Amino acid sequence: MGKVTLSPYNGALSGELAVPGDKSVSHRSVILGSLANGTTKVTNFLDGEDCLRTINAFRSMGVSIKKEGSSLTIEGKGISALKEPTEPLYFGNSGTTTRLMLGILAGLEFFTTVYGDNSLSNRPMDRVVNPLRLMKAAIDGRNGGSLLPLAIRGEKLQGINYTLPVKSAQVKSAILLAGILAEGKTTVTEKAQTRDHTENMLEAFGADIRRDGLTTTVTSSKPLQASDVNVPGDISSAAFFLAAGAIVPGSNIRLTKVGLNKTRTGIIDVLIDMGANIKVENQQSVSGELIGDINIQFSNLQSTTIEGEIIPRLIDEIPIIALLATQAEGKTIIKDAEELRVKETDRIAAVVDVLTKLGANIEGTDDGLIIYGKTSLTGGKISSYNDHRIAMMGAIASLIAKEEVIIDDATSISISYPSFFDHLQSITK
Ligand SMILES: O=C(O)C1=C[C@@H](OP(=O)(O)O)[C@@H](O)[C@H](O)C1
Ligand SMILES: C=C(OP(=O)(O)O)C(=O)O
Repeated sequence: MGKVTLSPYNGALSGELAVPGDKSVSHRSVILGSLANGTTKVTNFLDGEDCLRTINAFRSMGVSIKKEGSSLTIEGKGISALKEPTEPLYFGNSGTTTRLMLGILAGLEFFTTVYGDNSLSNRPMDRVVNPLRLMKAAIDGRNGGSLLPLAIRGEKLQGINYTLPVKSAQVKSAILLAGILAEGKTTVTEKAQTRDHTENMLEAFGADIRRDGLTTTVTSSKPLQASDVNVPGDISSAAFFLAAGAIVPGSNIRLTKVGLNKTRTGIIDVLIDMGANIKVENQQSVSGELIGDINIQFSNLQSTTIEGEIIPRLIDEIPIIALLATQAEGKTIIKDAEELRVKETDRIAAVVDVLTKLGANIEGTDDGLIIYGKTSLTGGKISSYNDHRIAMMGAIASLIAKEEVIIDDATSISISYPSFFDHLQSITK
């Protein structure tokens, strides 16, 4: 896709969109389908680059995964049928693939090496490697095993009892997945609730899993059984159009079949708190996950403070929330979001740079952002930092900018939302 030039837009946004499948659920459907016995059919799978990395990893270990558009048929033959890959596994830009796969590879009794792109090679892996080593995993790599590339000599793992030092669903999931390959019980306790798709799907696939508040325990006693997965629409993708609807005058947009798992709906709570005209309708449960339709209209927004336990429920939405805050009256404060510093890029620095270039009044702090609204946006040349969520935030900002917005490279959008520009076009006049 490369460089994108977006002209100023003067109309309202209207229409209905079904955003693509949830990235987190899509990854997990491939992982559990590949570890299970039997045929798993997945529908509304996210055809984004990150999820394709997870498919390729299991294909390299001998699993038959047929993909037709957004439908998958996974022929699982159980954990013992997985074969040693003959080549290093490439995880591209995908933190979720890397961290969840490390949990599994550590417990499969063969040798693997894994690597990623420049961004992924700078993201911390010790947060997963350390607990896995406590489970007796043999992992080595750059910087003592805290950075990719990593080499994994799979071993029979031992269960552990572990309290997560970081608020991370990827770390939690890596340990739980290792736990279903380990001897004895594995218990993970988190300090704040992070997304629980792994737990939901392990239940659906018949694993021995018990949940008690923020503590989850698994054992290897029950082999996984195939279970079909209908992937909900990704609320993290919907967030860009929720924001667009709220800030572009006259807009009225409906987003259908969006995942509403309460560990992910922080963006809805924030929009309500900022005074947005937002309605959630037609809620129903699909494959163990709540979904529904969301209607959003242009709104007069007020500033807010976002901190504490809500942060993991909206961590990926903070760049687009920062844009929303530029259009809200007053000072918006975002705290406790230090995890943003270790995403695809340092998202605190990237958001400050991009929105400042577009004329916003915004400061970065160690663990968040302070945004002074309401400011009108000018336009200008911005960098996407090769980060899909920064690129999409820039594109949505162009809808309210007075001049052209030029994004240096929007290729990364295909990580999580390949049809983003088509969808954007479909709701403009
Ligand atoms: O488990 C997952 O699918 C994810 C967890 C989050 O990362 P952390 O676990 O690093 O917070 C999130 O930012 C990422 O986009 C997807
Ligand atoms: C942080 C993200 O993904 P990952 O960690 O899987 O690279 C994201 O999609 O915003």
